[in-house]
Amino acid sequence: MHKHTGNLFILSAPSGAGKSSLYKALLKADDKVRISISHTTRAPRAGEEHGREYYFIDDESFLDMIAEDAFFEHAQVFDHYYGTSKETIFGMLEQGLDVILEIDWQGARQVRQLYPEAVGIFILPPSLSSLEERLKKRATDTEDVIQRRMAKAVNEMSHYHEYDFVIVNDDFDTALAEMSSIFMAMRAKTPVMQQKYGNLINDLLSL
Ligand SMILES: Nc1ncnc2c1ncn2[C@@H]1O[C@H](COP(=O)(O)OP(=O)(O)OP(=O)(O)O)[C@@H](O)[C@H]1O
Ligand SMILES: Nc1nc2c(ncn2[C@@H]2O[C@H](COP(=O)(O)O)[C@@H](O)[C@H]2O)c(=O)[nH]1
Repeated sequence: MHKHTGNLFILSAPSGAGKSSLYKALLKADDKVRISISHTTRAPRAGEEHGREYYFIDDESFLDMIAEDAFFEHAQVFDHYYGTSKETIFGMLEQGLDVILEIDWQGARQVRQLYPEAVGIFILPPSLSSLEERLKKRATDTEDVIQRRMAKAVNEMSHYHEYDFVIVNDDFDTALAEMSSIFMAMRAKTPVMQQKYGNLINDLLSL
């Protein structure tokens, strides 16, 4: 058991299911939650900023970081490298913040090995056609990229059962409420409360 009061959450979904929209809404509503900013070798989309959505780096720098053992987990997704640096997450967990890793199923497996207390949440779309429609409406990727992401969607979704919780993102507000309630519930787990309220519990039991 790691001596952290923050919880580590893994959020996975096929591209376009809505995981970024959900975590962004949760971050606005809950000041105890932070997102881990990954490193990637893919090009920024319109509106994305270095250090906000991702740290955008080239292949050589990514390979240097692997050689330096700088990653907590990393994987190749859609022909690009993506990874979570160790530095990014542990400071926040130690401050008692909940940290979200928005990563694919390969990264999720690595995190579970290294950090078994991590809580996995898988987001499913209501249908394959709405997934494709969302990718098209988002208008951030070419038709070719969208088709490659759709082709990988079923493989990503086939790992849903490796996660602790599943949310179907049909109505956005309902999905957000479900996600928020999972965060709340994990904060009230007995080992977490024992760490956080150890003194109070000792006082209450001291008569
Ligand atoms: N419940 C919903 N109903 C309709 N549209 C939605 C819903 N949730 C998200 N969207 C829209 O679907 C599109 C894809 O969402 P988003 O970018 O959050 O997906 P993602 O899973 O993070 O994808 P990626 O892995 O490619 O970054 C966005 O345009 C978003 O506004
Ligand atoms: N294993 C990891 N997967 C990651 C990480 N950051 C993002 N991702 C996953 O990549 C795809 C595509 O993301 P996109 O931003 O290009 O649409 C998606 O499934 C993400 O979850 C990471 O650090 N490690």
